[in-house]
Amino acid sequence: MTDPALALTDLRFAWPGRDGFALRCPDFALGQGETVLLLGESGSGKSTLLSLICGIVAAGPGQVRIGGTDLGALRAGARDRFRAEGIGVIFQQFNLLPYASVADNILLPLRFAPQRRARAAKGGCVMAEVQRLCAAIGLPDDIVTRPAGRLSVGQQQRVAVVRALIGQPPLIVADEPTSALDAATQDAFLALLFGQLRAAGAALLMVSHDERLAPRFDRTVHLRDIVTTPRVAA
Ligand SMILES: Nc1ncnc2c1ncn2[C@@H]1O[C@H](COP(=O)(O)OP(=O)(O)OP(=O)(O)O)[C@@H](O)[C@H]1O
Repeated sequence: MTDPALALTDLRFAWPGRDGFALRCPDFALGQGETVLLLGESGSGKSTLLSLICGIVAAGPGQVRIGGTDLGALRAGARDRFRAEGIGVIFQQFNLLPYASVADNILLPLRFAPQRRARAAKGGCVMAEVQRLCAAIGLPDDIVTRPAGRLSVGQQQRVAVVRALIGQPPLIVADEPTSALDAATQDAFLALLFGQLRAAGAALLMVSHDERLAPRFDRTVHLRDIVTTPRVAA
């Protein structure tokens, strides 16, 4: 049996402070290549859960397994490298470096992930893969040398997707990547994203408020069904 792309077991976390928000996720798994839409009200803890998966905040007790590897069993440095190899992240605000070129932004996660870099360079040089992914997601050829801060919001969104997909990490985590787009642009963007995901065989966990996106995904999950939010620190 193949290990899931992501498995959370009895994961607990509390933001600091006497009345800090706390959450507990007893059991959640995402299969290899599976696409899941994670819905939930504002403030319910969706971004917190993604930050725990991506290691942006350190989890408390419980397990986060990526492709069968328990992150808690790795030392801090090894854990960070493992995450960089295994997870492509699309942030809500894209988190592009505005003065760096599009190419430098896209190549950034590969600095900490030699296996991912080697996969990206497989067809020749890594820049060829940057160009291929940019073209596949509808970005013009000459965009790679431009500073990321001078792009339209839609273009920045696509660059953020290419940065997450490069080197084919088996898991893509996305925090409301379509929130700034109108319905038609959103649809075209998702079609491109899903096309690339299928080509790479990657799994996707995507947070949104918008349940109209559900038909595109293999499964829709409501945060309240996988997470409890105790009043006091978990
Ligand atoms: N850095 C932080 N420090 C302390 N509390 C935080 C921090 N970030 C989020 N929280 C709290 O955690 C709770 C959940 O926030 P989170 O951003 O995870 O929700 P969300 O479901 O992603 O919301 P939205 O849909 O509005 O983005 C909120 O009560 C919020 O105030």
